[in-house]
Amino acid sequence: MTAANALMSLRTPPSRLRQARRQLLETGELGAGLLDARLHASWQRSRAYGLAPEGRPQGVPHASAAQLARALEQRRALLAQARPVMEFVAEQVRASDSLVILADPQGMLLHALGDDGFADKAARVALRPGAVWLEQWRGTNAIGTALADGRPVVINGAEHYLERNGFLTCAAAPIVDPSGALLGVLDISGDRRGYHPHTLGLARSAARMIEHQLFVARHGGGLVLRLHSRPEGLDTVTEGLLALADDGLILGANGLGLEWLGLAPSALGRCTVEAALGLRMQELLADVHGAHGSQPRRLQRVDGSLIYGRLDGARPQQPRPRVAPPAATALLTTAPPASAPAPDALSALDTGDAAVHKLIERARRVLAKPIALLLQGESGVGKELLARACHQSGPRRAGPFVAINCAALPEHLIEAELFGHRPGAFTGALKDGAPGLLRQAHGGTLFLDEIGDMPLALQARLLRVLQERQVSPLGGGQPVAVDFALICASHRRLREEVDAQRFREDLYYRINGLSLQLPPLRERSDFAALVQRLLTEAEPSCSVSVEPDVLALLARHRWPGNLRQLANVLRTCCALLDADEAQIGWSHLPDDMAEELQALARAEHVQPEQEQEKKEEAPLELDLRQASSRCVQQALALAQGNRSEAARRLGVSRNTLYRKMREAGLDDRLDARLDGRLNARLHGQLD
Ligand SMILES: Nc1ncnc2c1ncn2[C@@H]1O[C@H](COP(=O)(O)OP(=O)(O)OP(=O)(O)O)[C@@H](O)[C@H]1O
Repeated sequence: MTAANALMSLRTPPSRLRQARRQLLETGELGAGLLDARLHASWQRSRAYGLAPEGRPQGVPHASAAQLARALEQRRALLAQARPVMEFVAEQVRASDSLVILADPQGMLLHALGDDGFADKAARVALRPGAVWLEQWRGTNAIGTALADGRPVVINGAEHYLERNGFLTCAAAPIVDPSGALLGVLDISGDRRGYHPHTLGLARSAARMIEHQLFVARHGGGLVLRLHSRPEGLDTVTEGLLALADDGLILGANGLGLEWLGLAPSALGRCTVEAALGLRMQELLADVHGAHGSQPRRLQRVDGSLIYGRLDGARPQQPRPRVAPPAATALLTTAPPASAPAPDALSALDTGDAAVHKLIERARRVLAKPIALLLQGESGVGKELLARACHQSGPRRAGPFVAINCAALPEHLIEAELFGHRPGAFTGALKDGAPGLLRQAHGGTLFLDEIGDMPLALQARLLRVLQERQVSPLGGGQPVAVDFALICASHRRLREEVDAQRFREDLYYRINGLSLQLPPLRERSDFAALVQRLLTEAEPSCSVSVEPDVLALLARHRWPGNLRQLANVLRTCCALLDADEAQIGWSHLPDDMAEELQALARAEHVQPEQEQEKKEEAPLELDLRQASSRCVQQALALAQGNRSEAARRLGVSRNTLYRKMREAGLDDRLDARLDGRLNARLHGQLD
C-alpha cells in the first residue's frame, strides 16, 4: 500500500484541540505542533476561507429539489452502483445513530440512508441531500477534507473546524472511477459519542466495493487482469483490476490495481502491462486460451516483490492499431466476450413502434462501419439507452462504453476531463495528472451526450481529436493515439444551432455520419409494450400490470418528460402496491399524476355537459361547491368513513379528498397527514 492510501484517522487529544481553538480565537493564528499535520492544514484552509470557528456558515449554496434531481440524474451510473453498497453499510451501522452519505466531487450530498432520529439531528446542521459540505463553506469535515486532499479521513467531534459540528463523528473515503477521476465521497456520519475506530475501514471498504462495481460495469466485458498478493484474494473486492487492450496497454484500473503496481492514474492509456510487470501480453493471452483456461500466475513487480495475477475475458479478434488510420471515427460497443453469441440489445428496444423499428434497423446497418451516429430527440426519449444498445450490439462491445454529459461538466473542467492533463497543469489539477475520458474510450465507444452544450472553443479541440485521432493532454506531453466509435446526442436541434452559429458546422458534419431522430413518447404507438417492459425492469420478480382504464388514460397523457417520467411514475406505483397486489390502479398513482389524469378524463368526457351548463347560466361556482360537497359526503358514507376507499370511489387522490373535505367543512378533526403505511413507503422510496 502506498502512504497516500494509508488509513487516516485524526484522533487528536481534546486538550490540544481546546488549546488550538483558544489560540485561534484569541490571536486569529494557529500555532504549529498542536495538531496533526493533515488536520493543521485543513484548519488553516478553513481559516483562510474566512470562517469563524464559533460562527454559522454564511451563504452556503443548497441545491433546490430540481437541482438535486438533476444532479442525481447526472450521477446515475455512480448511484446505481453506490445504492446497494450504501444499503449494506446502513444495515451494518443500524441503530448506532448514523447516516451513510454519498457526496459528489463538488461536496453536494446526493443521497443519505440511516437512522431517522439521527437524520433529524443531522438536518439541523444541514447534513442532508442538497447541502454542500466543501471545506470552503463548512471548514474541516470528513467529506470536505477527503475531497480537498483526496484521501480517506476521520474527523471526530471537536476536530471539526466549526464548533456547531462538534457533535459529529464522520469517516469519509473518496470514490475514484476506472480512469482515475474523482467521482465523489462515501461518508459515514454519526453522533460523536458513538465513535468507533472501525468506521473508517467500513467507509473505505464501501468505496472500494463501489469502485469495483464501476470497473466491472465499464470494463467487465474486455480483457481484465486481476491482481492480489495471494491467489485466494483474486475475485474478491480486495483484488486489483486492470483493463487491458490486446496489445497490453492499460486502459483502466480500480484504485487497488494502481496501488498494487505502484502506478499513478496518469499511467492509464500510456503504460503497458509489459512495462509494469515485465510480462509480454502474448504470454498472458496464451493463459486465457490455454487448454486449462486461465490460472493465476506469479508476477514480479518492478520492485522485485511477487504478486498473483490472472487474465480473464475475451481476446479482441483484430489487434487494434496504436495509431489509427485518419479515417472518420468508427462506431463501436461493450458486453459479453466476442466469442459468445451477442445478445441483441438493439432488438430489445424494438417494442413495436414503426419509427423506432426503422431507426434501429438503420443503426444496425452502420454498426460495424466507421460512421458516427448522431441521436436527436427530446430529453428522456432514450438516446443514451439507444447509444448503449448500439455499443452492446456492435463489434466493439468488449471495449469500454464511456458516456460524457457535456452539459454536466463545469465549463472550466471540461477540457481537462476530456483531454486529460499533466501533473500540475492548472490550479486544482490532480497531483498525478489524469488521462482524460477520451483516452478511456480507446477500444470502445465514446458517447458525448448533450454535445450541443459544448463550448465553442472546445468544439474546435474535439474536432481536431476526431480528425487526427490522437489526444494531447493539457500542460503538454506526447500526443496519444485513440481509437473509438463515436456516438453523440443532443436534445437541441443541432442544425438550428449551426445556423445560429452556436455550433461549429465542420464538427456537425464530422459527428453526423447518420442522424437518428427518436420520437417523443406521446407519438409512439407501442405505449403498452413500453409500460410492460418498464414494469418488468421495476419488479423483475413478479408480473405487475396496469388496470385497463388507467393504462388507457396514461397512454393519452402528454408525457413531457418522456420515458424517464413514465419510468419514474411506474416505479412509484410499484412501490405503493400492497404485498398481495399485482395490478396498478388509481390508488397507486402518485397524487400529481392522478390529478392530471382526472383533469384529462374530465376534459375529454365532460366537455359537452360543461357546454350545456354554460348555456343554462346556473350560479356555477355555488353549484359546483355544493355538488362537490354532496359527492364527497356520499363517497364517505359508501366507504363507511374510510378515506382511502372514498378517494378511490371518487377517483381522486387522498390529498384532494382531504382538501375537498376541508372546503366543505366536513371534518374539523381532519388529519391531513398521509396514513402511516403510505408514509413509511414514501420514506422507503425517497431513500
Ligand atoms: N425503450 C426503453 N425502454 C425502457 N426504458 C427506457 C427506454 N428508453 C428510455 N428508457 C428509460 O428512460 C430513461 C431516460 O432514458 P435516456 O437517459 O436514455 O434518455 P435521453 O434521451 O438520453 O435523456 P437526456 O436527453 O435527458 O439525457 C432511462 O431511465 C431509461 O432507462
